[in-house]
Amino acid sequence: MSDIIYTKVDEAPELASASFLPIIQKFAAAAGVSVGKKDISLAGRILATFPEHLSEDQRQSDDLAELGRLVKTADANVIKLPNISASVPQLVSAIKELQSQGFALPDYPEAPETDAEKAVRAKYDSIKGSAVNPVLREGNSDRRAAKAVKSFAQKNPHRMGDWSADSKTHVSSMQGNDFFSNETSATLGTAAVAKIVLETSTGETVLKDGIEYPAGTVVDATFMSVSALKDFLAAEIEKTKEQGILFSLHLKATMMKVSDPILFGHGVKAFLAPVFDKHGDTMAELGVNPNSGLGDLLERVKGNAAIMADIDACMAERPPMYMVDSDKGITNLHVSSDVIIDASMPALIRAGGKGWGPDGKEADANCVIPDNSYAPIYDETINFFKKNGKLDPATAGTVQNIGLMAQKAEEYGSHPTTFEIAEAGTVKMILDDGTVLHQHEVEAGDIWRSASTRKAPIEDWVNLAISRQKAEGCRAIFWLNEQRAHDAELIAYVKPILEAQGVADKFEIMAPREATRASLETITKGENTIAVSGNVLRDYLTDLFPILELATSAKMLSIVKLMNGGGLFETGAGGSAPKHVQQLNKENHLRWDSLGEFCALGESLIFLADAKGNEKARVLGKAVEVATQGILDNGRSPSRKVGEPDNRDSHYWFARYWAEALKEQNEDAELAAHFAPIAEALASNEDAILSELAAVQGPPADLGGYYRTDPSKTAAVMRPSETLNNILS
Ligand SMILES: NC(=O)C1=CN([C@@H]2O[C@H](COP(=O)(O)OP(=O)(O)OC[C@H]3O[C@@H](n4cnc5c(N)ncnc54)[C@H](OP(=O)(O)O)[C@@H]3O)[C@@H](O)[C@H]2O)C=CC1
Ligand SMILES: O=C(O)CCC(=O)C(=O)O
Ligand SMILES: [Mg+2]
Repeated sequence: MSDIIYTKVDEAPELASASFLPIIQKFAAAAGVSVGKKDISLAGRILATFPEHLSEDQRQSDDLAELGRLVKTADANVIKLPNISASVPQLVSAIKELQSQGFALPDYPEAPETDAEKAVRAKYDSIKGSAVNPVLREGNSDRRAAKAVKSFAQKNPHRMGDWSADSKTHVSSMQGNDFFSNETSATLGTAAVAKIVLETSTGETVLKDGIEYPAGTVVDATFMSVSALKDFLAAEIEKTKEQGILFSLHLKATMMKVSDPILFGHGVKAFLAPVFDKHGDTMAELGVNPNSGLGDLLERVKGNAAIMADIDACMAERPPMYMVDSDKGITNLHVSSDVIIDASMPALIRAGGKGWGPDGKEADANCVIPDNSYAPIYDETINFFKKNGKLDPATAGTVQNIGLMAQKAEEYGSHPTTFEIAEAGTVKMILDDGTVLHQHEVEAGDIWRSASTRKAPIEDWVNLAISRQKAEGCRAIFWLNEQRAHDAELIAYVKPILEAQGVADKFEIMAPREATRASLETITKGENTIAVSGNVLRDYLTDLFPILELATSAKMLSIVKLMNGGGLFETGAGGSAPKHVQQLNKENHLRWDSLGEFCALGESLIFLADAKGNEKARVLGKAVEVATQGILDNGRSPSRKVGEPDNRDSHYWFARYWAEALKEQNEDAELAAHFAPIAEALASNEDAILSELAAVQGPPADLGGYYRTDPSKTAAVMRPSETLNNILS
């Protein structure tokens, strides 16, 4: 096993790796550090799952499973880039591409009937959605802006949209009967094995059996009433129209891969309700599944003039939709993976509460977030800016995050225990000693889910919060609502630990709405605070605050201190930015910013030095920090526009600053001597390298694929400077 594992992913970050990884490998080799690569891309995971359909030479090892084992050991040192958490349309399109490349994969069974089809579907579903992160994240999360990054953002404040007090933008959530209000929670005194059953007038169906919980696990159960959801959505569509603003639905269909695509499907059905009422049967025959979104629906019905006419007539009566891409007519309801709440809500808030309408103009929006568990953070943020005006990134302090995430904590681990209920009845969770831990009366179509959080991760999370608060000395808040069932169980863990360690006075405990307000007040004053939160809030807050403070979450330091002693270093807190690939394809410009990779690399090398006593790795790691500072100080980050320096240029500058820092350090003479000629070659060839990089921009770029690109074509596009390649070879 290599000293450091770098992950092969998808889309923009994977393109960036084609340029950056050779630089890392070259530099690390000088210190005797090996950097290997493991494939967690969507295409790679599909291929690894279906060996029986592939020829010997097409087969691929199951790298995710291997990494899943590695992260449970003290040896783990993994740099994880963001990967696609695929929606069904993304999965289907990746399968099509692989088939076209000669891989005889089975089609995705949309409506599996035979056992064989059901087995294929189950395999594909295991690849879908957030399937990688929960496996690798065997530790809790520490996300923050590195000091250099934060002070750069203060010195170079990004543009923010203005808020006006009379903005009509607001958040709408259900009045009750949602996951939040139906939640029940209990902490298990002893280890238990549970089953989940649905009791109906005709008998009992086992939904899930053999769920093992160690002692001390907090087990929650809840459901969303589908009739309440439908009434809510219908009413919000009407209200949006009356208010003359945009309708926008915000969910997390990737991470909540069972519940949220269903909620999204209800959004599509509600918006096109008259069309579904009239043509429901024909649409079902055409294979329409509303959960796959409006984009898929339109594709399937486009040959039916009557349905198309009724869709047009319905849309004309509806409020305008918030658009993902108004030029291409891609709406909020097209694909569930296009409007992921963590990135989409902050972008709208940063723009002053504006979204893009179908006319290509900015407008206020009704942000529909059905469940109340976490919607209040966005509602409160919007109210705060309406009252106080936009945040000033030049003076704002920072909100760091310590997130409870390990061992599939909370909703993150709820995929196997979420069910769309087939028939009215009672769902019960029953323990092996006969105790009925949870029970709910449900109707057909309701979404019932259970989530669990183990004791060891909770204790690790509280201790991580204590050590981070000690290091920062700033305000620290546990974002827990004593009125919410799950949070009340967590508070029962948190308080005694804080008291036992004598630090109860250093922490506050507040419900998400109050914590949002307190945090915004704190950073407005230029002070800092740590948000100690559960897993979903970790996700939401580490996009929300970075996007307000730094313009993007791509620049975040994201460390996962693995519970068994290893390190997982995530790059940034954002995703894989598909828009960036589209731009590269069109005009050979990659605006992806690798600052997240730079931060993760520095941490990984220093972790290697600490873990393995490798002092050369420490020298390399410290030099990475100097190089990262150089990128910021000298404005070498990629530009968004074609013809200007892009991701590849930033890697050249990074390599140069890194080599210069190694040449100039005096802790390791051997490394200094090794890097002196490299630094000189990089500097003296600056003009040649930059002009070779600039020369390729403008025309389209061919990568030979989207989900599985051709390695030599990708290398040709991402490493176009012969001069630079020669220096690195
Ligand atoms: N950890 C992980 O593995 C994660 C994976 N994802 C996956 O990523 C995909 C896209 O998700 P989405 O919700 O659109 O969120 P993204 O974070 O990918 O994109 C939102 C926007 O953030 C900006 N952005 C993000 N990263 C960078 C970067 N390094 N450099 C410059 N700009 C950046 C881009 O803005 P602009 O277009 O203005 O340049 C982008 O359009 C999905 O498949 C999702 O599942 C999402 C989150 C985390
Ligand atoms: O796991 C996922 O699907 C996305 C995770 C994510 O958005 C994050 O960790 O910030
Ligand atoms: Mg996120």
